[in-house]
Amino acid sequence: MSTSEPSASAAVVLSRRDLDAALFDLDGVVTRTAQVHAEAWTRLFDAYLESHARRSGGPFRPFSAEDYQRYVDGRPRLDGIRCFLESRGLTLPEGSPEEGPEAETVQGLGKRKNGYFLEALARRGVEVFAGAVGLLERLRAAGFRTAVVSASRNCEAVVRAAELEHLFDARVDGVEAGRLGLPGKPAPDTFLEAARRLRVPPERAVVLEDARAGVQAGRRGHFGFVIGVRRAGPEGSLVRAGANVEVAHLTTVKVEKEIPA
Ligand SMILES: O=P(O)(O)OC[C@H]1O[C@@H](O)[C@H](O)[C@@H](O)[C@@H]1O
Repeated sequence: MSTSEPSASAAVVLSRRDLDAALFDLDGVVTRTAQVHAEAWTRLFDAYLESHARRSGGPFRPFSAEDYQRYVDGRPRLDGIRCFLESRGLTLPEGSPEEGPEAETVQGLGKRKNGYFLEALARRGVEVFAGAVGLLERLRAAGFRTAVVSASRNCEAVVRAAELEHLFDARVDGVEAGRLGLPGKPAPDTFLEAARRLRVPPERAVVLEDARAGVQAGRRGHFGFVIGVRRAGPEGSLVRAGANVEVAHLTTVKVEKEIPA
């Protein structure tokens, strides 16, 4: 890479001299599904907060874009619920995984949100960011190994629907993390597991993330470089979260093949 100082505007060059692998977040980096998640979360929390306000006699303060970016984006589903409720001074019983979407528990709310997400996904389909697909192709042509690292339990289905399986050598998603007992982002463990599967040390891998929690995970894992892909939110927010650089489009990221000795 050509920049080591945190920056919001410098040109980014990923070179095989410095790096062997690229670890891509999915929702909001490769596919346009961060918005689908955000809408499902808004539908869930607004209904919940409104009924809570009615019951308690308190004011109704809707779930905002900032709430999504700060407390929910990038985190595993149930962590997002706990984290956002805590930010409003609210708690719910955990419940059990067998409960249905009607249960007023963390597990119940998680099921409800997933229903809303799948409903919206079926209606809208999975759109990809052409710039991300182009970058993945250029990286692989230059000899980089690539992985998709997502908190989502729907990652495999989204990657398959978008016909992107051939672009990744490894996948570490919400289902895998659950199976292996790995903590989700902002902990670095899912990215570290992906680097391990690619047989690449973290300092030889670049992380590409649109979520603050994901950028923090990249930073905490001591990866070689962290690119913040800012699709939403205030300028500089991903650099402030720990990204080395922030870009608006992945088309601007250049790839350099190693010069043979
Ligand atoms: O509910 P899922 O599909 O397991 O996804 C969990 C999280 O996955 C992340 O990739 C998204 O940024 C979050 O918005 C989402 O909540």
